[in-house]
Amino acid sequence: MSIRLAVEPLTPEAFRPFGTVIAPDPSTVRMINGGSTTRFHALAEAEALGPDAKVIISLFRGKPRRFPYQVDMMERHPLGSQSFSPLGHHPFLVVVAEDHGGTPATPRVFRAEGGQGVNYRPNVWHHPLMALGEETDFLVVDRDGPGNNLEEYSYPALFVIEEATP
Ligand SMILES: NC(=O)N[C@@H](O)C(=O)O
Ligand code: NI
Repeated sequence: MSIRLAVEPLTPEAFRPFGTVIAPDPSTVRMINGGSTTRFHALAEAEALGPDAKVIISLFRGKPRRFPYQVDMMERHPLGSQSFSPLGHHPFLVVVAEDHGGTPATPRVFRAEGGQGVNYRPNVWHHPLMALGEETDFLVVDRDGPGNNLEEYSYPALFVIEEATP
């Protein structure tokens, strides 16, 4: 028997326990380059912890997930943050969970609209990238360096996302 997960809209307030929503926030605007460019300054902070750690920038090409989708595992990166920003206005799903004594609680599912990205703080439980509808490229800023930066957990119960419209 699977437990059905609701899909919530992604808002900065709802996502605050997990990290930051990366989106054009008017309160961060700095006009630069003689007024030809609008800078949305310091929307999130990339963190790379530990000796010889560095922040890197990658592209992820995510294949769309099919639904109903079973969320049977989560992961986290204890040594660094991880951000996902879709190139082009594509929606995607963000699945995160609070930590309960070293394991993830029931997942929460957020739908990121086109123009929204997310930055997971270090050690935040999340499901690997979930593109919606079509293959989507994402700009990913996270950590590289020595040490184990990946912890995974398999849920004993099965959670299901019934559907998510692209
Ligand atoms: N493995 C990898 O780099 N990606 C995952 O961490 C992810 O969150 O998609
Ligand atoms: Ni990850």
